[in-house]
Amino acid sequence: MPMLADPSTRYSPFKPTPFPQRSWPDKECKKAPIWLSTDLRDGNQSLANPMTNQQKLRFFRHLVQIGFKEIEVSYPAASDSDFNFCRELLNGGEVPDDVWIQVLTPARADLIKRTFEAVAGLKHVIIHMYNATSCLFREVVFNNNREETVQLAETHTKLVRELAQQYAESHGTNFRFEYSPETFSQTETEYAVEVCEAVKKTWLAGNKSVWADGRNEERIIFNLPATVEISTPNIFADQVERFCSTISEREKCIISLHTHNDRGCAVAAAELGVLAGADRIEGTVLGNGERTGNVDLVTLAMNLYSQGYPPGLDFSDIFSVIDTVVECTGLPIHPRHPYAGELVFTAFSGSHQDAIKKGFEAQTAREKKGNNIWDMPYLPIDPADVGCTYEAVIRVNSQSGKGGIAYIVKSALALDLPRRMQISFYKVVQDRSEQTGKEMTSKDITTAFRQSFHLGGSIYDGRLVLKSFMTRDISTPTSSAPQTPILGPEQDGRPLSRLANLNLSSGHADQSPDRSYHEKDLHNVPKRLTAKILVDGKLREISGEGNGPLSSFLDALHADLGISLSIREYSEHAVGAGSDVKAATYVELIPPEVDPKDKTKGGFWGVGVDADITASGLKALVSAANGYLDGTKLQLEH
Ligand SMILES: CC(=O)SCCNC(=O)CCNC(=O)[C@H](O)C(C)(C)COP(=O)(O)OP(=O)(O)OC[C@H]1O[C@@H](n2cnc3c(N)ncnc32)[C@H](O)[C@@H]1OP(=O)(O)O
Ligand SMILES: CC(C)C(=O)C(=O)O
Ligand SMILES: [Mg+2]
Repeated sequence: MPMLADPSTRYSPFKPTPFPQRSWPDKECKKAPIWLSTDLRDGNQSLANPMTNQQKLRFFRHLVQIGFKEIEVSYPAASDSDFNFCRELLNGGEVPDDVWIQVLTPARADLIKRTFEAVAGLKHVIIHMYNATSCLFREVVFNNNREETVQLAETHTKLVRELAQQYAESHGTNFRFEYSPETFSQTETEYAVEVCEAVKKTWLAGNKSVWADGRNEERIIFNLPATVEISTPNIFADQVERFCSTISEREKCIISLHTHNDRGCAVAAAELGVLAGADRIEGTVLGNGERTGNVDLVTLAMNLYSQGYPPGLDFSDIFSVIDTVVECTGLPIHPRHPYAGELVFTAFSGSHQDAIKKGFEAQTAREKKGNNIWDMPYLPIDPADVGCTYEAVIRVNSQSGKGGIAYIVKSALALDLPRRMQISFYKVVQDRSEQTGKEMTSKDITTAFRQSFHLGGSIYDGRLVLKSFMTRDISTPTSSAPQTPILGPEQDGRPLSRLANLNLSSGHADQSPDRSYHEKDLHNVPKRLTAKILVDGKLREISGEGNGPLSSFLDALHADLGISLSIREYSEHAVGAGSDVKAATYVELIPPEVDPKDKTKGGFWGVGVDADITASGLKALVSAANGYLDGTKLQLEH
């Protein structure tokens, strides 16, 4: 069996310089940094098939829309298309006045000159020059010692300054300068400071303004890259704080971070780096970039947002962002990608679903009282804040529980099932999902619900179908019976206050127009009920008596069809509001042999929905009676 080589013979640990004076662990970040998107440069240079300029333009426009004010658009000396992209931005008038275009160049004279040609005429430009400063690069790549490396940076900063002065005057551009000691996190920090001091001194020594209007933006951007992430984020934060506290004229520097994700900690490194004193972050939207990518600016921005601080970038329509990124880079987004992945707001597992369902109920109650603070189990942000719907929040498979299933029934059908009915229906769903081994979609669940409870149209009909009914008070046989306040059925007796405006007199159970009966239901007045029902497809009239319509109907089922059932549990609620309000009624029926007190056994649940409360209750009885008949071969008396 192959074994990993002894790592101590292959790798040596990064040796951090002790920095006991660090203060960043006690800091908090309450404000967005300056953001720079390098999607079109660092992101683009990492693609097997770099973006076309058309794709880059689409991406650029979206970056502007999101709110980026600094966008690195290319490495103009790399290719004609990189060069031309800058020209296209200019000629197309694509750059808003408040947006700075950043371009990257190495510290090489010919390439710096080409870079200036590319941006000539743009209004606001950041020239970004880099050279690697770490020992490995000094020795292996450049064959330069420390002094020569400083000199390389100094000489080319001087050239950038001169060209910036010239182009500001000749082409009306305002320039700023960014210098990156590439491989900063692998560079001895005091040496990185030494190089940057030399660069700053050279830049600030320029004798003419680099702004077209003669003003001078004094501040220089020092961008500190974790070109390759080689240590833990706390070590990076120490390096950043050391840099920030050692560099002279700190007020003349904007400290920028540029973290890569080789160890998977780019976000953490950038966040701790900000605590350590950085002002600005370079990264990409959704984290494309060399190797494991650049730091993801969606995650950073939404992390801030979820702490209650404005991020300064608008990701409220995350789907359009995803579309742009995927279509321009050709790379997919991982379904678990923070804030953006298809599954990041989804719970499959039962206990998560239960907690989320309860959380939503509590959240709704809080919001009704004017408190909108999001406080939800398992969901760090409201999915709606990034433009997601709640549909994806709960999805059902064999790991799911009753709470999640009830949530879907409530979302899809507006039915708030009583707890024990949830348990009963959960078993149905669990069986089906275990049989298929697959996720049950919302449609699968609502179909299963309708089938189980014979609800919602003739395709779901059971052996009994209620067609119409009439009730009559036994003591007051005329239709001019006195009207009394409407209360729930006699088994429960709770008032249906939200349904008080329902027309409770319609004795009609389906959409067919048989509206011949208009009598008022009276609480605690003995009733006689006559109903027309289909029994195994044959129309029958049944009748019975009781203390109200439900008990009368059960009496009729017993007397005329030999179905003997009684109510063990009953509840109802309103569905909808205003003139569209309906009643949803839930009943659990039990046959005589079942102990009504042993609620773990023997019940048949039913549900009915109707604008008429009596019809809703009767439909629920029929639904439950059908459930009972589904499990029996009972011959119904004809
Ligand atoms: C960490 C980053 O992301 S840095 C940005 C990386 N991005 C890119 O490289 C994409 C664009 N680059 C390119 O298209 C090409 O490298 C070009 C067109 C710029 C240059 O191409 P070439 O002239 O063929 O040089 P090539 O890249 O092969 O070699 C690099 C040379 O530049 C030197 N060099 C590399 N980086 C720098 C730098 N930042 N400053 C100065 N010199 C540098 C190397 O030491 C090497 O010198 P040598 O030829 O004397 O050994
Ligand atoms: C050019 C620099 C900033 C870079 O991309 C890096 O070091 O990762
Ligand atoms: Mg990079």
